[in-house]
Amino acid sequence: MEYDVIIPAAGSGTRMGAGKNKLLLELNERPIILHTLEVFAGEPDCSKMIVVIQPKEEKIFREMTVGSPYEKKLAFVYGGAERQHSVYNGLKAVSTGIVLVHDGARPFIRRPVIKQLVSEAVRSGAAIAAVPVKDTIKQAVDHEVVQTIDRSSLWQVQTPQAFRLPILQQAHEWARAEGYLGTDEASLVEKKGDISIKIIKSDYDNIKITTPEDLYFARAILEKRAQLDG
Ligand SMILES: Nc1ccn([C@@H]2O[C@H](COP(=O)(O)OP(=O)(O)OP(=O)(O)O)[C@@H](O)[C@H]2O)c(=O)n1
Ligand SMILES: C[C@](O)(CO)[C@H](O)COP(=O)(O)O
Repeated sequence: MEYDVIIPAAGSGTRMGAGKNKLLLELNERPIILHTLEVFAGEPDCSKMIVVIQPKEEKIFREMTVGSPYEKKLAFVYGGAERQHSVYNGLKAVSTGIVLVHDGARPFIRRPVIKQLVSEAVRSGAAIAAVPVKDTIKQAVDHEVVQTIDRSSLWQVQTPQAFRLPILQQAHEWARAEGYLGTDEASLVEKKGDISIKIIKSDYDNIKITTPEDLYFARAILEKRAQLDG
């Protein structure tokens, strides 16, 4: 089943502390964002990669991708103040019945997980990548423990998140009308309350590169995968 993928890439990388968009930082001598694009570029069912960027970075993003084998698969749209606004803007460029949203900051997503998400979204309407929580999770207020959350039903949610297009469009329009801000697409769909969202078990190394130590993890993941790919 054909799908478009929205790739939010318009953040500022504040937590990375690099003084620039972290997706422009290099991993094995190539900007992080190119690693992410190359995953979907190789997916025959992915018809368009809608890369959401900051207007001031349009030149650098176009220069990075011009002449690439997947240049014709790319569309650039401008982002907004929050990740949710960026995704909303990306939605306007979607022209397929299934849409995926995948953080540009997650370059290690594997194709079998993408395929399972798309199949589930076709079947039931909504599916998200996640991994079971490994640590004990506690709620605290002012650094004082309030309670321990039973982790047997807890998942650490990632992207891609896959939806039938009308489901995501309606959820974003609802959130816009309500002024609701969520940290992922599924939280908006959940609020609408009328759709069951399935979890597809993903990989622990589908990390979101967010803080400086994630760059060490990222290099180790690349090294391990190079070994596995022989
Ligand atoms: N207004 C925004 C904010 C984030 N993103 C994108 O959403 C993804 C996940 O966001 P996050 O990891 O938080 O990236 P940043 O917002 O850049 O990081 P920070 O919160 O540390 O500034 C990233 O690929 C980021 O580029 C976006 O497109 N538009
Ligand atoms: C969408 C997400 O990657 C799921 O874990 C996460 O919520 C993004 O959070 P961020 O603070 O915008 O990076």
